[in-house]
Amino acid sequence: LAAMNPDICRERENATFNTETLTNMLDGSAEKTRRRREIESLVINDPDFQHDDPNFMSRSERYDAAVKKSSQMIMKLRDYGISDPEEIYFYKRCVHRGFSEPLDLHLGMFLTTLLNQASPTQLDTFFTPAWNLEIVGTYAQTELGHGTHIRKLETTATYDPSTQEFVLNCPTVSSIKWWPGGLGKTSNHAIVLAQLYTLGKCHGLHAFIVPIRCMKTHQPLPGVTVGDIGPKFGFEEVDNGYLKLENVRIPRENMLMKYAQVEPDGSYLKPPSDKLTYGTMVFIRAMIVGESARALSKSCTIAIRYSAVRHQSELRPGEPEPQILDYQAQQYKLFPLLAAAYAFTFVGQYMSDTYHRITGHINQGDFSQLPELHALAAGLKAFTTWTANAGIEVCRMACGGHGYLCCSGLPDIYVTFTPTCTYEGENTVMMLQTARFLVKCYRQAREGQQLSGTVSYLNEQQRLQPQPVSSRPTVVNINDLASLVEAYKLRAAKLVEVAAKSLQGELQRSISQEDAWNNSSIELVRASDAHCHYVVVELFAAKLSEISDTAVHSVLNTLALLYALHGITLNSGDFLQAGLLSVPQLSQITQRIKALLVEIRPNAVALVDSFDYNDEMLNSVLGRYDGNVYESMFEWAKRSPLNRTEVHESYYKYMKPLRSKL
Ligand SMILES: CCCCCCCCCCCCCCCCCCC/C=C/C(=O)SCCNC(=O)CCNC(=O)[C@H](O)C(C)(C)COP(=O)(O)OP(=O)(O)OC[C@H]1O[C@@H](n2cnc3c(N)ncnc32)[C@H](O)[C@@H]1OP(=O)(O)O
Ligand SMILES: Cc1cc2nc3c(=O)[nH]c(=O)nc-3n(C[C@H](O)[C@H](O)[C@H](O)COP(=O)(O)OP(=O)(O)OC[C@H]3O[C@@H](n4cnc5c(N)ncnc54)[C@H](O)[C@@H]3O)c2cc1C
Repeated sequence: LAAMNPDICRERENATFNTETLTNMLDGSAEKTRRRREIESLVINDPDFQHDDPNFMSRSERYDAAVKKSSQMIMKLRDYGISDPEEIYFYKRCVHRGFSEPLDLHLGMFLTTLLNQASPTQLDTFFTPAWNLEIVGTYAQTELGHGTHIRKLETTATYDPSTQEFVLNCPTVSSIKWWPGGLGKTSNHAIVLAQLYTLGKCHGLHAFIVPIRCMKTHQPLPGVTVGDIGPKFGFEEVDNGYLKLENVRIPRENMLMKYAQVEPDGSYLKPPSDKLTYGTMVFIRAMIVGESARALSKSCTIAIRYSAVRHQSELRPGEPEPQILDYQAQQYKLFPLLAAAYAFTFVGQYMSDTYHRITGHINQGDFSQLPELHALAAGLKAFTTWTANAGIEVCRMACGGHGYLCCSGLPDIYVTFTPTCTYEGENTVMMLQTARFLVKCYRQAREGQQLSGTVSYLNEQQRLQPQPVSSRPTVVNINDLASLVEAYKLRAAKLVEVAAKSLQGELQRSISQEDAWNNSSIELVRASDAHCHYVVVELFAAKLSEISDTAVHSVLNTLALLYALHGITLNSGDFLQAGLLSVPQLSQITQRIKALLVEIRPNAVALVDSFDYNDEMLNSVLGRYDGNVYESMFEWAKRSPLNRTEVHESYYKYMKPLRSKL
């Protein structure tokens, strides 16, 4: 065993808190940490899951290896009796080393849609075969022509009462289903979102279970044209696919009928809310918030550990080259991202709890909190993925040239994560959905309704209203987290008001509602962004009150302050304009941030260690726990396919003949 790099050893010795305590807190309890590690070690020690480096494989090989692993994974989950969704997720992430995989849509969207939208009889018919992987499904909603505006999807499902079947058609090129993961080669069924026609009337989008491949031969069924959409920016293990349906008949029982129903004679029974069809998207959006935390915390782990062992340049003439983590500029790049990774971890936990709490109510027939759940999931998905996406790239560049190597792990994290800004609702569109909710709440509050939940601060707008900015006292105490939360809250209230007033102003110029909305989009997106930022800061602060260990509390308090103050500097115009901050305070904040960087510095490595990514999961030579970066980078390079022979065949084919001609 190679010795641990001395720099990284020293970092760990200097930490002021116990990393295990913090890891337990992040997992939820010591028992949860123990169980997660147990599950991870089942995978890591399993010879079937030894990891071949995907960087040295073709796309087809990568898909093949992923399907092999997924199939083995399903058998082993059953053998080990792992059936809790969270535990399946740990196991799955470890098997695929964080890459997306061909069964993601089956596990994440097909099964979830069945659970949430199938009637009890349909669950009996479809769930067990799907759980046992006889039925392998995907979620086919997006078409070539439309991903965002799903009311305009063109695929049709027309009920034929004479046979009690639906007839599915993709009547135009733009109606071909495009993108669904696992559709290209893996799935034999798809949940297809289509416009329902019955008795000559269109009732909008509904979900249908459509067999697409023969259960015996896996050949496409009659009327089904299906395949892979080709190479992408990443997602190489995933066979995102296309699907064209031509007069494909399915039994009436294949329309998901927990809420909306079509009777045998073709009569239609409305659902209690037509947005229930969109429920699976809300689930995945809520999940993506936690994914933002994971992608960012992995990237920070790599960049911070590497920065602790990398020495470069001179701080003081004649002295040894410092660790690059000692440069203030490097700390300023990485520590706010580290703080964001912690913030998003807590927000991810909150989003998951909130999703389960409100879906519990929905299952009891109470739909009252659905709008807030949708607005929160949409906004926080967009807010956290945008920050994490940009942050991964900052981490990569903070590793200098070596960050550009695939073995740093950062390019894979980026290409796997970046589509979260687009899928499950393009981020700007999601922010506009949140804004729609905020503006509605703002108007309700102005009419005197009492709001609850994350928007309750809008109740206070009357109090804020009449004061001119110049006469308002500056409210921020930059050393007090509660005061910073208040400032974020007031900024959000102000920006929601600005957006609502912009809409009002546009309407007074006698523009239509829709044009007024479009002409206010910039203000609307900013209002949502401010609302989400407030929610994140508020949740981070609230988490601190749950921490009893004083050393952990202290270090997280420092991170929370950094997160809040750094966010103010990035959006200082808003805080100044709203009169929440004075210009002198802005330079005090810069000084305070510098002091916080110094406070965090001795704990930086311990803070990333606490995320507890083992080396197999991190898959990065730069982020190795032992810090032995250069040795393993050299070993990795030697394995490059170009190095299989000393002289590459191209030399004999092209260079040598060329030389003889010159
Ligand atoms: C035990 C079982 C499980 C076991 C196994 C577990 C193991 C765990 C392993 C899990 C592995 C997981 C891996 C997961 C990986 C996932 C990969 C994902 C890959 C990507 C997939 C996709 O992208 S799928 C396609 C996603 N598409 C979209 O998101 C489309 C975006 N567009 C829309 O959502 C909408 O069209 C819209 C939001 C743009 C709406 O537009 P618009 O307002 O014009 O139209 P509407 O008339 O429809 O809306 C009016 C009204 O409704 C409100 N509303 C809109 N959406 C919703 C909603 N979703 N919920 C509630 N309400 C909604 C809207 O705000 C309006 O309200 P008003 O009151 O009128 O204001
Ligand atoms: C890797 C990956 C996997 C996917 N997997 C699946 C899957 O399994 N199943 C599935 O059904 N789909 C899947 N999708 C499709 C995905 O859900 C859509 O791409 C996504 O919803 C965005 O829709 P779009 O592509 O139509 O973008 P567009 O809506 O065309 O967006 C293009 C631009 O237009 C802007 N825009 C659009 N509408 C508005 C508006 N109303 N106001 C302001 N700006 C607007 C957007 O902000 C964006 O800048 C996947 C996509 C990717 C990249």
